[in-house]
Amino acid sequence: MAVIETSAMPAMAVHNLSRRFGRHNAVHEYSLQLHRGDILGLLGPNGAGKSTTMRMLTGNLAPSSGSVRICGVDLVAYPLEAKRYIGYLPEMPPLYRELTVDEYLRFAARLHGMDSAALPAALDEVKQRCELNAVGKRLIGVLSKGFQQRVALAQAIIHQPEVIVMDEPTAGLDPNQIQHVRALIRELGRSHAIIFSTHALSEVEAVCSHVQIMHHGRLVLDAGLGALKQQSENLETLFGQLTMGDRPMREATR
Ligand SMILES: Nc1ncnc2c1ncn2[C@@H]1O[C@H](COP(=O)(O)OP(=O)(O)OP(=O)(O)O)[C@@H](O)[C@H]1O
Repeated sequence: MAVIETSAMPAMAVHNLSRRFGRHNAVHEYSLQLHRGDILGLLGPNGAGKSTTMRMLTGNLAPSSGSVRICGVDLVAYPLEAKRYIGYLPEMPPLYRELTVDEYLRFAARLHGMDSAALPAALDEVKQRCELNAVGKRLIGVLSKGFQQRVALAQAIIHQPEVIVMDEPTAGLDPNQIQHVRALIRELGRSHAIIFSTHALSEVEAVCSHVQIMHHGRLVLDAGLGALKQQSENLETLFGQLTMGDRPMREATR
């Protein structure tokens, strides 16, 4: 299917995405427009629906209703084509502990449909970016949690996707590793569209251009960080106000 890209076309366009589990509305009418250069932080209390949303955005969970278009391609109708534009770091990355880092990243590149001729250069670049050069020949199973997270991130970006989706990319890392992953997200954000979930409000303030807060499966805030700053809004205060009890969505300030 041919897709004509224009600079105005969002890298990811999501319309009224919903997912029910039985009678439970895990995500209700979630919408989003993400452009290259946007870094969106998705916040919400435990069980708010963040992981469910990310799994739908990446084609890993079928929505009950609504649509996701990646670079203009409908994710439900053309999953293989749409997924080529996506890099996904799930909450529990599927790392193969018995493979070396190089073997695993080659495998991931092939899964993403990468041409084998392009693979050596892509492998070098991603190892450089994720600071994995020293561990290419080591088994993933013997690496520290921080290195394993870098490998998981590397598999998500090796094919240079337009859109990068990360579920709690800094969870469980030490402060130095957190700084490294945040710097990497900032750098990737210059040339990609990024959405990631986190529980760290300071992370959103440090890294993101936009923020969404989800509560009971619904968006209660969708705003630009710049607009919030201009209005002297404090993210921690807002989060507390918007995620206690049932509140209507706040006026968008994007
Ligand atoms: N496969 C499933 N079957 C039934 N319910 C599910 C399933 N997956 C998620 N849920 C429910 O959907 C809701 C949203 O869960 P989700 O994992 O998306 O939240 P979250 O915001 O990512 O939480 P956390 O911050 O704790 O990771 C929860 O009530 C959860 O129990």
